[in-house]
Amino acid sequence: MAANRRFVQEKSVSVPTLDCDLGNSRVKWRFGRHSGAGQFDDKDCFRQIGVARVRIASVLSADRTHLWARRCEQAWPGVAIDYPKVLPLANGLVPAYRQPERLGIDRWLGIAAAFRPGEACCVISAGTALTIDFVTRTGEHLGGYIAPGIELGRKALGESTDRVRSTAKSLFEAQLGPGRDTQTCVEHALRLGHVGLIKEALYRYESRHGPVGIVHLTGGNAPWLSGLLERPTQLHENLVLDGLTIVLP
Ligand SMILES: Nc1ncnc2c1ncn2[C@@H]1O[C@H](COP(=O)(O)OP(=O)(O)O)[C@@H](O)[C@H]1O
Ligand SMILES: CC(C)(COP(=O)(O)O)[C@@H](O)C(=O)NCCC(=O)O
Repeated sequence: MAANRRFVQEKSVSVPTLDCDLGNSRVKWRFGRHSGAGQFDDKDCFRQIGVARVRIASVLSADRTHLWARRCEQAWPGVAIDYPKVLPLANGLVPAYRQPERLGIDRWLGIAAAFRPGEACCVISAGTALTIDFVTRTGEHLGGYIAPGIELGRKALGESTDRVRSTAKSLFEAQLGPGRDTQTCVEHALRLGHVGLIKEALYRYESRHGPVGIVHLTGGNAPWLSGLLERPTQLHENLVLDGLTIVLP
């Protein structure tokens, strides 16, 4: 066991490792001081030099995930590729799902990165989907919520109605008050939907289980959300990539 731990530590220090987060809208990656985000077909990350190991967190189909792995093998022949799994962790963290393999790996890695034993936490990822997860102070994952993200809400309204259209253009100027044209009605509602859902989920959790320490936020829509929740939040550039280093040292 001790020898095994020593090996893991040596591996994490010495092997130049590329971390990849394959999300439904974007691929995010980090390699030492270099990092990036782009579409699935962006080539940027494959221009890195000296990659010996790749850790892949993917919520994409098996086919697209394997395609990504093949691109890695072509870019860095002989590279070791590791995939994280949803399994209980040594610090007491236990997944809520009866079938843990069905829990999104991005959610699990976010929780793994955010959880500190002794402090209940809420982990929110505001990306393609909005996910909200709760973990008790002892590490019991109580499960969470999956809702359509901003872009999905906008798209669904656009596709399923004849007259409601909105574009991403004004998202970052959008407020929470009642809109005065179609665009602001849609954009404000989408934002308010996120804020209201999160606040209600926190209220329900805290009425039953006591206070949550910090609310951890990540994902493309996290920056504007952090200012609207009226409670302490911690904004993380990418909790999924952070979680990879914990689950797959
Ligand atoms: N610069 C940006 N590029 C793409 N999406 C962005 C950007 N800024 C904010 N977003 C929003 O973030 C979402 C994608 O967030 P992200 O965390 O990358 O999602 P995922 O992990 O699901 O791929 C988009 O749906 C969009 O609403
Ligand atoms: C809920 C998600 C679609 C979120 O993906 P994302 O918005 O980060 O691209 C992803 O975590 C997923 O595919 N989960 C599997 C289902 C589940 O977690 O129950």
